[in-house]
Amino acid sequence: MAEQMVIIGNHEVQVLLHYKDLIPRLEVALGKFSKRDSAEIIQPVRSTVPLQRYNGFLGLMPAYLVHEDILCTKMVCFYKRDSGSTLPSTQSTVLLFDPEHGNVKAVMDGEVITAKRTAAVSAISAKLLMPARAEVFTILGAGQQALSHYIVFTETFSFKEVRVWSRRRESSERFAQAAHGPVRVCGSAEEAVNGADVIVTVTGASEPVLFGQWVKPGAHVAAVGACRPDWRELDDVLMREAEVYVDSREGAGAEAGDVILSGVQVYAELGEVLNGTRSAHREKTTVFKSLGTVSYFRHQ
Ligand SMILES: NC(=O)C1=CN([C@@H]2O[C@H](COP(=O)(O)OP(=O)(O)OC[C@H]3O[C@@H](n4cnc5c(N)ncnc54)[C@H](O)[C@@H]3O)[C@@H](O)[C@H]2O)C=CC1
Ligand SMILES: O=C([O-])C1=[NH+]CCC1
Repeated sequence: MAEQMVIIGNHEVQVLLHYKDLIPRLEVALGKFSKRDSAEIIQPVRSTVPLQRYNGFLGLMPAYLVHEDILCTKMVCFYKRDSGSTLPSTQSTVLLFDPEHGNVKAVMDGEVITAKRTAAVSAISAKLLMPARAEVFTILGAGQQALSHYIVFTETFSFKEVRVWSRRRESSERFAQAAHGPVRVCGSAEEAVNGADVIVTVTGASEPVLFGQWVKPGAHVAAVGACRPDWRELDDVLMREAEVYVDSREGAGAEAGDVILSGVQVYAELGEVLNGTRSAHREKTTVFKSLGTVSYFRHQ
């Protein structure tokens, strides 16, 4: 008989999901994904349904981890919101199936999963690619991803200075108050990134907010927003100067405006670096273009 379906709400996910478990499990999942071995993991490129009337998209992200026998899908709606909008820009739900019977075993709120998973993968990119003595950490954008990135980056690394910039100063100030540590609120993106060693872009922008001429040579950029083929967060100068890493080559070719429109070649997937089939070059300026693959694991 099929098990009873459980519903796992936001608070419960928050209590259960910890970066200390998430980071190593995501490293394993990214490595498996990059092997492209369908005996291990089946994870097609996200399909998207445009919601033109609402300036948004529904993304469907299924995955089957064969050995672990985990069958899941995330469904995520994401929107381009006007400045001042109070509506959420991302909402998601994760379904866990019984792979043998096909019934849904669990419905999980995806808000915290998305916030923590995305930030944890960016932290993995920084572990692999940021300069050896990284002192200044900058966040462009001051929403939900900004906060999860702040938490995992300051827990994982020791920076001397953390800076934030957002298009509305009051959002940056709210962010700085919510952060558990000193944050310098900057008046412009250029001021925020000047001399920064690690930069995270977590904005809802569809035009570049980060320009290569501002970026210190050797810095690492984790670019998390701009997940549509015609959206940008980074300009061509930065994309062409940097060595470019992605979570999924196929995903980047289909969805990453920063990669597609700049015409650059992707150097490696993070999973290829983790598997040792590509070297990481932390001495170079590096960009990790994140789109969000699903990476599932069984909670112990
Ligand atoms: N790569 C991935 O796996 C994921 C990517 N995302 C993307 O990350 C981005 C941030 O997500 P959230 O923090 O949840 O959104 P949010 O709405 O909570 O925060 C977005 C921030 O970007 C700023 N912003 C919006 N438009 C801007 C513009 N044109 N120029 C400069 N700043 C602008 C907002 O003022 C706000 O500070 C979104 O683009 C979202 O689609 C979200 C989840 C996963
Ligand atoms: O993986 C994810 O949840 C998303 N990627 C782009 C917007 C939301």
